[in-house]
Amino acid sequence: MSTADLGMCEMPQIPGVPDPRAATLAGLRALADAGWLRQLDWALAQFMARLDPDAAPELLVAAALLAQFEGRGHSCLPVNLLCARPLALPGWPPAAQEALDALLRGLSTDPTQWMQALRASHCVQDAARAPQQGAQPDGGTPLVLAGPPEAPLLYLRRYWHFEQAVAQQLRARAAEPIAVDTALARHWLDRLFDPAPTGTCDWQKLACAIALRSRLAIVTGGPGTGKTYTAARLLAALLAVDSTPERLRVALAAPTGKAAARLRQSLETALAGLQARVGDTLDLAGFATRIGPARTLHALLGARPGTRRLRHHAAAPLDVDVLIVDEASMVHLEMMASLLAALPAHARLVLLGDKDQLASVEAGAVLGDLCQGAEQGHYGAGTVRYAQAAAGVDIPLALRALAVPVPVPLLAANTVMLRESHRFSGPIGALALAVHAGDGARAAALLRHDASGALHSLEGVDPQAAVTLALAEGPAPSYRDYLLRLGRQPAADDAPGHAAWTASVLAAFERFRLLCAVREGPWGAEGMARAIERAAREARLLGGTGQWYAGRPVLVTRNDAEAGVFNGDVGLALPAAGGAGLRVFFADGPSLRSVSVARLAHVETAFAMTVHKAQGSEFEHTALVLPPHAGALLSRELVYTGITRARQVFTLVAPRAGLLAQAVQLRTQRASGLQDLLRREAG
Ligand SMILES: Nc1ncnc2c1ncn2[C@@H]1O[C@H](COP(=O)(O)OP(=O)(O)OP(=O)(O)O)[C@@H](O)[C@H]1O
Repeated sequence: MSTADLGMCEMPQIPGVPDPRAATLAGLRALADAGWLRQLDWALAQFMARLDPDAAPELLVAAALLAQFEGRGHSCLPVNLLCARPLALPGWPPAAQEALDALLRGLSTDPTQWMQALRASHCVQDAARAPQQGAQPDGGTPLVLAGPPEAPLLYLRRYWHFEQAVAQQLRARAAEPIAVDTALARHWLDRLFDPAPTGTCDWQKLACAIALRSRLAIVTGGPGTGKTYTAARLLAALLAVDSTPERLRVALAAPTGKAAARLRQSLETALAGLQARVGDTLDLAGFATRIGPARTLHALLGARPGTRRLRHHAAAPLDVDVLIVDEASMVHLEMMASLLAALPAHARLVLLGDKDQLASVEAGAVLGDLCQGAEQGHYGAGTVRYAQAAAGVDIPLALRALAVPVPVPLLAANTVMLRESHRFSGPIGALALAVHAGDGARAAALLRHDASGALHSLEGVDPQAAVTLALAEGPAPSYRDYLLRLGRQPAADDAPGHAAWTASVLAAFERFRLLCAVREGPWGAEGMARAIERAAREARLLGGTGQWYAGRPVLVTRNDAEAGVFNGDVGLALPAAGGAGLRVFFADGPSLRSVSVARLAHVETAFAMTVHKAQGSEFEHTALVLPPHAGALLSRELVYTGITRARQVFTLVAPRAGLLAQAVQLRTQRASGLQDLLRREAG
């Protein structure tokens, strides 16, 4: 949402608005001027006051806080929370809370009055009473009241629409399983998987069996639990059971270019490795070449510059039978709605991701919502029988749905959680597990007493310690490795040498990353990036001047389909072959692409980046920088995501001891109505 969406470019005073509405608007504006509310939040309240001259002050406050909530990634604002604890809503520092408190003092403390204030306005649609009104995201009232009667939710219309559309599409996809020849499925799954030890459940095989009979399959699991390994076997099994395998159209996508390229490469390697298992009956190598290039979701859907319109939608669907989406935790609500709308009804959608990672920056926590109850399984009797017949898998009793009618996740029969990490078992795995379990004391002890060299902590330090670490010499990789390679550029006429050099500089850069919890301040990504850049110049590891110089690492911050770059892409500015000026080079797996620096308007220097932006990437050595105060941002999910970006070495940098343990106690809960929409009675 932007002020343009509200049809407002500026926020003039409103003449003739009576008290106490004027006082409420003035109070909201003061909060915005102080930087606690966004200008956009206050603008929504002002917009509501214009649209509805009778709007109660409670509605104006609710509108501003709803916009603020949306900016923090929530899809809606729980009205009960608004009534019961309005002061705790935004998670602001004490001074801001006091200002909000002063504003709220004149308003009702009675929840029913808040509800009445919302319902009374013609700007708010009560979806429970008028469910059909306004099917379009931008048509009808700006706000919608929805959710169960006991826990109503206030939405901006767009997000209500996206949630409804996502739930409806997922229900339709989950409604009817695809008919499977269980004997044939069993034959191929037994060939593709080794027999599991007696008494254990092969979750990967179960995931394949479930995906074989579903238009929607969700495979969640922590790092290295074999999501890609499973997807490769699923593709082989789909090819094997398909009646016209030569026509099977598979597409691969991920939210970022890097994650998409990684998926493509891993699947290709895995399919090649499976050839010996399946013999001559299946041409997996040929199949792998027929799979299209992995693309970002934006590129797949045909995003166009400067517009929200996509080339593919319900009336112009994707030409695909199977779509595999990796890093699905990063897919936000609007993107999921667009993706589901563009997918033909017959196509299979396979979502791979880690439900415990940070959700997308934008509103929604779709994978988390879809995976509600994934740990408990909730598999019904039909799924238990099918798993046995098609995969020879015995679903443990503890993960079967109870016979009594209780609400169970609608997507239980479409979801499998992989539970064993095949790559991530050492000290970093143990640390991630402790954080995931909320055991801050154990996490701190692991960091402090690690003797393997995999875990390090610099606590009680100032920001300079992180800068020093980022350029350090030593066994653990730092930026020094790639900076030293910069000076070893081959002769201008040596094209093959130039390509090899570029690849080696990029590979060296990818070995280390400094990640920050926040963007701003001396502990934030922007300040850290500037400090590292300065220090690298002082140490003569970097030459050049100005904005663009050889070795500048950049993070793309806006999609530009024409230039072929997407939000989240990370590359390095390097001299092009033949002395043709600076270009930014991006590595997509083994292949390189480059864009002239003049084409890249929306980039940031990426010597440091936020944990959010690093999702979907892993580095040999990852350093996680925590700031002294980050409020609700410093959460268990953030720390877990940061740690799991490290493959071999993880370093924590924090201004004081105990910050990690403190962060681990705080869980990110995103308000959303999707879980409720995706529940049914088990019988
Ligand atoms: N059942 C298995 N037996 C042997 N090796 C396995 C098995 N499952 C996965 N692996 C191996 O473990 C490693 C991690 O698997 P994979 O990359 O598929 O995990 P992932 O869940 O996709 O990881 P990421 O978190 O990076 O997305 C790979 O080398 C893979 O070959």
